[in-house]
Amino acid sequence: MSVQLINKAQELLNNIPLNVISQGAEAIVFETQTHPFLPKSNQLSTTKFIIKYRPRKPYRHPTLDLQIVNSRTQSEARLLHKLYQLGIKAPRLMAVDGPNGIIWMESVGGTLPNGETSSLKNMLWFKEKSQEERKDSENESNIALDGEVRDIMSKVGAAVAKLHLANIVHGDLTSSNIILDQRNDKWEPMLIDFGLSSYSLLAEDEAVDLYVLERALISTHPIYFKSYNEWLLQGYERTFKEASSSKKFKEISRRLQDVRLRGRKRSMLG
Ligand SMILES: Nc1ncnc2c1ncn2[C@@H]1O[C@H](COP(=O)(O)OP(=O)(O)OP(=O)(O)O)[C@@H](O)[C@H]1O
Repeated sequence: MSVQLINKAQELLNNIPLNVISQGAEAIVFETQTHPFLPKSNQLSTTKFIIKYRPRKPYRHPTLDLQIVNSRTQSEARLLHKLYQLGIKAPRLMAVDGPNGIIWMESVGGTLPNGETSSLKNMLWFKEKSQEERKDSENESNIALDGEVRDIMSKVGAAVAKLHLANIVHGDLTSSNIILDQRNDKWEPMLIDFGLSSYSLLAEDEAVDLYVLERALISTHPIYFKSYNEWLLQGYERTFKEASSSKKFKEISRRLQDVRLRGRKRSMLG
């Protein structure tokens, strides 16, 4: 992790206390207890915020680099605001500084009983491990007995459907980019990381979103993937039906079959 990048972020953020929670290819994600504009006296000491910082890339032409950082940051921030207006569950935007690549947002999620952060991936691993410990020699389809996982996956499907009904494609749907937030003793999925998101009217793009998530589920949860995906697609279909958009759902399903077929052909050809 580059100390210079962290120092640069500290400098841009007036040296507020920051904790690094992730460093991806494009951004460093920090956690802070400092609100972007409210005084400390107006906040609870336990409240946390997330700062996503896209550093400048020294290997790109400076003018082009500034444009890229600014437009990706602004576009992600605009989407977060749009999702809030549409009532789609995602972190609330608090502040944005496009040219410096900074987005300040609500921190979502919590901690699982095993101490891990409550991403969908960690939750499923946690449930799988408890399931394995309980059943030992029994049939693996016992996972279906866990109504909570079914409920979570169906809600994930509903959340993705709401996004698609608004003609927004996520662009990087994985079980790490879905965070579970605990509300009234129930886990509610929140989508995060809209850095690759865009608007699209093409069923193909929505099908690719579902396919990417499907592949992510296969690789991280190979044993129970089938049930997970089935429950997810049930929630997805139900939400389209409730919105009287069955026709669009059918078109996306048809495209999803094509995308799967193309994916299989590609992997067969290596
Ligand atoms: N609003 C949030 N609330 C809680 N945790 C968050 C939030 N935003 C990001 N995170 C955490 O930071 C991690 C990285 O965030 P994000 O995926 O947005 O950045 P990224 O640089 O695009 O990451 P990657 O390159 O790994 O996809 C997430 O997986 C999550 O653990």
